[in-house]
Amino acid sequence: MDKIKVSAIQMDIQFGQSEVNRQRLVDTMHRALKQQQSNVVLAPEMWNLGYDLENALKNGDRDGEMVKSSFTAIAKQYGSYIIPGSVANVRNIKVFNTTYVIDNHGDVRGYYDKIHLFRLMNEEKYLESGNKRFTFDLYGHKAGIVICYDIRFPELIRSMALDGMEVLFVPAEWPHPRLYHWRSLLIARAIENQMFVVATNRVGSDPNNTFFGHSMIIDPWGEVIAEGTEEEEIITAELDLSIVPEIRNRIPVFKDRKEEFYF
Ligand SMILES: NC(=O)CCC(=O)C(=O)O
Repeated sequence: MDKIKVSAIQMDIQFGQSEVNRQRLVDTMHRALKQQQSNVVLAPEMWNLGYDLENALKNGDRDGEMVKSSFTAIAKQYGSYIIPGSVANVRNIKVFNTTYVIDNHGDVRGYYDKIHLFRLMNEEKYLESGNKRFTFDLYGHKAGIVICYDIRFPELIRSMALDGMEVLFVPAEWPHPRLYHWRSLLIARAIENQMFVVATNRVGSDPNNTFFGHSMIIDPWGEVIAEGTEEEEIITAELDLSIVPEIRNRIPVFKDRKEEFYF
């Protein structure tokens, strides 16, 4: 399937209130899927607790049980993929920042643990970093996930593009004053890898930061085809995946790489 309609949910998150946030995301997910009839819906980073990391071991999801029990039936009901953002997720007494992928039959396709932990928001004090990249099949196309700060590491995303990735999904909690970084990095990742980028960022504030939204859907030329404001909203666009090989042929960046000079 070459034409894939994607939606990104840009929502506020209540600090440490997992059940309140879960209920709001479930309601918003139904609304997004009913109104937009999207083939894929993406939610933001760490939506269960926000950055209440001190309590993440006590209050985090348990090996994705809450995420799976909340969203697999919804994915099946609407026949759509759900990438239900990321959550603070406890596995073997360690807390990870984990995103799951649920396919259009309601089956869990796998998960990604955030690799690069963001010191400015104390992630390295409370979280374990992931140790593997994650890509998955999306209606016959290769898609992948990285989380927030990971977009500052072009090597990670390039290696996924070299594996054939055509669409990158990015759940985030990215605060002021770094809107210029957010927009520039996402657009650069799309242009340099000649792929679609779908990124969602939360809005609202927590005790330490104010988050600006500006969720973005970007095409492989780097054109922003949908962008959020600083309010809660759902942004939607149709991705025409047939343009990815066309663009990669027109400017053959992948063929022209000179790997021997890079590391
Ligand atoms: N949650 C995050 O990873 C935030 C990353 C961020 O704000 C940045 O500037 O990088």
